[in-house]
Amino acid sequence: MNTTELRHALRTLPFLDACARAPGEYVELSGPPSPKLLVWQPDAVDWIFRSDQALGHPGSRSLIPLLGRSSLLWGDGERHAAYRRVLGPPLRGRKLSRYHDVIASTVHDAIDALRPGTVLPLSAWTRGVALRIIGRIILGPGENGAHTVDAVLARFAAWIERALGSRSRTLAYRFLRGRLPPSGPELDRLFTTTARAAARAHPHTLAGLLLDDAGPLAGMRDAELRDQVASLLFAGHETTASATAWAVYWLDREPAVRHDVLAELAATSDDGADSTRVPLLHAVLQESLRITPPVPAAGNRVLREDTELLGRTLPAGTTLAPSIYLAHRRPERFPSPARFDPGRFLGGRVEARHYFPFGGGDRHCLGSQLSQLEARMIVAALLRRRTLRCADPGAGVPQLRGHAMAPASRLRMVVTACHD
Ligand code: HEM
Repeated sequence: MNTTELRHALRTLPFLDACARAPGEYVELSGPPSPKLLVWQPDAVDWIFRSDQALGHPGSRSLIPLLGRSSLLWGDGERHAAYRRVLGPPLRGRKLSRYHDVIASTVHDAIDALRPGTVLPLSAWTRGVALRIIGRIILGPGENGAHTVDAVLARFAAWIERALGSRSRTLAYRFLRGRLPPSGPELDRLFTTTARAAARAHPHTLAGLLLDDAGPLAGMRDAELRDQVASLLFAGHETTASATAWAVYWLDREPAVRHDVLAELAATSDDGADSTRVPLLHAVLQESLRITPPVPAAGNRVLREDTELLGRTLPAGTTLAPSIYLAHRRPERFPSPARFDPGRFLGGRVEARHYFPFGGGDRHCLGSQLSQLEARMIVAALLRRRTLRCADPGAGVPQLRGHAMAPASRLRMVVTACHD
């Protein structure tokens, strides 16, 4: 690892901020024999997403040992396409209404527990809520075979906390021990037995769809199933939790915006599920995803042949990582990029080459609509039912957990009033 890669790994956000004005809007993290470029130049980003089918997707060196070699997050070819055919349709459009009740009940149970005076570690609280929601969507409700879903989720959360809970611990595992702590055979067995029990009892869960005997993934073996359960639980909660925590944080920082969102909520009975009925709340979420993207870089892409891009010839084997964080801070597209301004998103869609919190191309996040639905519903319920104030606004600095960027764990909110 050279010094640029080391700075990128150890001090990711200061490194990215220092790169913001790099000529050409890309930065070379490493040169031959394994060239790697971080890219945010809009035409190049657009080319990468449009060319996805011809590119390789090697995945992340730190996450592969955790989530497994056969994870759909870095699978390629026909098997990857089959995963998208199975999981894509239930996670978008009208089909999402199937998850409305599970989201609403989980959110309201979590808010019931918040009494005036409660001090809330914001990131940990949103992680708990998002994990319970995605856990039920994947593994079904409550009792399931020999173990409750909540028990599996608690074991999963403890493992992820051990591996990714602190950046320095993650790097120490990677560089001193050679890899992150594995989930272990007992938790792996819990993933697969709970998923198979869910598939039998609740065929509409994501486990049920993966294991459908009539579907394109029929006959999946335990090792592959384990990787998908771990991957979906992971991808489906850290990021949504971070997006939600950032939206709550920004609303606390911007009282005028919070006032307008509260007025919007007072004028509708919608619980945040329908984005067209809460356009300002939706724009707040879009702007949070811009200024504090939960995933600062989309997945790595590898060129399979020499390619003219960024005004030079990039050799086959070059890795390209689209930088979400830097694309979202280009002043040419987002004037005064450090200013939180949901108005940027009230005028219509922003082109994907400029704004891609969920990545793009063939790998565009499968949970993008679900996560936005969840975040809107959590924030709407919180604003309606509780008044919260940040205990220490200075603690709202971003912190990396693995690949996700969330408010620092020391950011706490205090519940000052209850409106039930
Ligand atoms: C705000 C919340 C979320 C954010 C910001 C986010 C972001 C991303 C990003 C940046 C990628 C990589 C795309 C690329 O490389 O081009 C991705 C992929 C993925 N996400 Fe999400 N995600 C979120 C929520 C979710 C949820 C709730 C799920 C659960 C269903 C999920 C499942 C996935 C999967 C399965 C992939 C891999 C897609 C593929 O490679 O074909 N994500 N996400």
